[in-house]
Amino acid sequence: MRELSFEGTTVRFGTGRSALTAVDGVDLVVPQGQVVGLVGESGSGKSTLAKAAVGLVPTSGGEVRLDGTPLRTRRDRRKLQMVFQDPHASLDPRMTIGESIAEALPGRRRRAARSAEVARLLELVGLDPARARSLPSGMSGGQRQRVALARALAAEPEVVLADEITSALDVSVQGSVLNLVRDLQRELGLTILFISHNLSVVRYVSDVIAVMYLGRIVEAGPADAVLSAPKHPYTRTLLDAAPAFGVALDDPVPADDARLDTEAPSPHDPPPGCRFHRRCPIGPLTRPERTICAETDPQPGAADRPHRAACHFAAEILEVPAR
Ligand SMILES: Nc1ncnc2c1ncn2[C@@H]1O[C@H](COP(=O)(O)OP(=O)(O)OP(=O)(O)O)[C@@H](O)[C@H]1O
Repeated sequence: MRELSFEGTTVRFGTGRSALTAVDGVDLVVPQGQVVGLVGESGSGKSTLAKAAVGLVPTSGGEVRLDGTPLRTRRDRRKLQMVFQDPHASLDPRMTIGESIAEALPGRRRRAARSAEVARLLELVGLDPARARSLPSGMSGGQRQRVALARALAAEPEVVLADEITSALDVSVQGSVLNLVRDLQRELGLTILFISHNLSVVRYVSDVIAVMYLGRIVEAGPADAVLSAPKHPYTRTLLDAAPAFGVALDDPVPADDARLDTEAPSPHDPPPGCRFHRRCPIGPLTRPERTICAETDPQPGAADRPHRAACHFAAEILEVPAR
């Protein structure tokens, strides 16, 4: 079993007036062999959560576990690999593609065995093994992102954390990279945390969708349930802004769908009560009698509940059918 779980995971940055809680007590399970899509606006804490799992930022509270065992050391985390948005930054421009991938292979092996493994990995991500001799500068953004995936897979991970891996790509190639993620997950049985601010992207690949807002998971559940019967008004707002369902994977992915009219509040000074109440379409903005939203922090329910949402009026959202 390879299950990644966050349990009250908290990450704070800075001190004094510049202090902020980027990830605030997150409970989330990424089950073995599934893709959990993590969606939310820029600044909601998605990247920080993934970085906390791989040890790139220290946690200030809670645990990150693999199969129930807390991840504390580099050795504990060797089965986790993160892939980032910008393949330029993750590939050394002076190294050939083959060298970059070979560098990530675990253990020592003979030159011929290394080359064979690099060729296998390039094929696995849909690239011609002859590209091993290319430099990153000779490749397109989509090809470079495939190389970044091959490099991550070279380390023989069981959990992959993919952070906005299609966001820097041309809209026309995003679909093929998403297809590749899905194929790799099925073929290798990977457990994947797939991060994107774009709900249209997340829904192509995810078994489970978790929605993050100002450092918290506000809704999580099976992708179908979250998309067809969202329980949180924030998810509902994201869905209403997203293009309709039924878009084929080969169609271009719309650039940006997760936009609200007003700016997200600052994590330096989160609102009291429900963090979404000042933007919420069913909160005190439209129904002043709903003072509870500004006073009491709604609890999302236990992480093992199949579909949970942190909203005092979650039941009401269901009354309006989603598209
Ligand atoms: N190293 C850091 N030091 C201080 N603040 C940070 C640091 N990294 C992130 N933050 C802050 O933490 C909050 C969450 O950032 P994070 O990058 O995790 O969000 P995100 O949802 O991934 O958004 P984006 O897609 O824009 O990266 C933001 O307010 C950000 O400014």
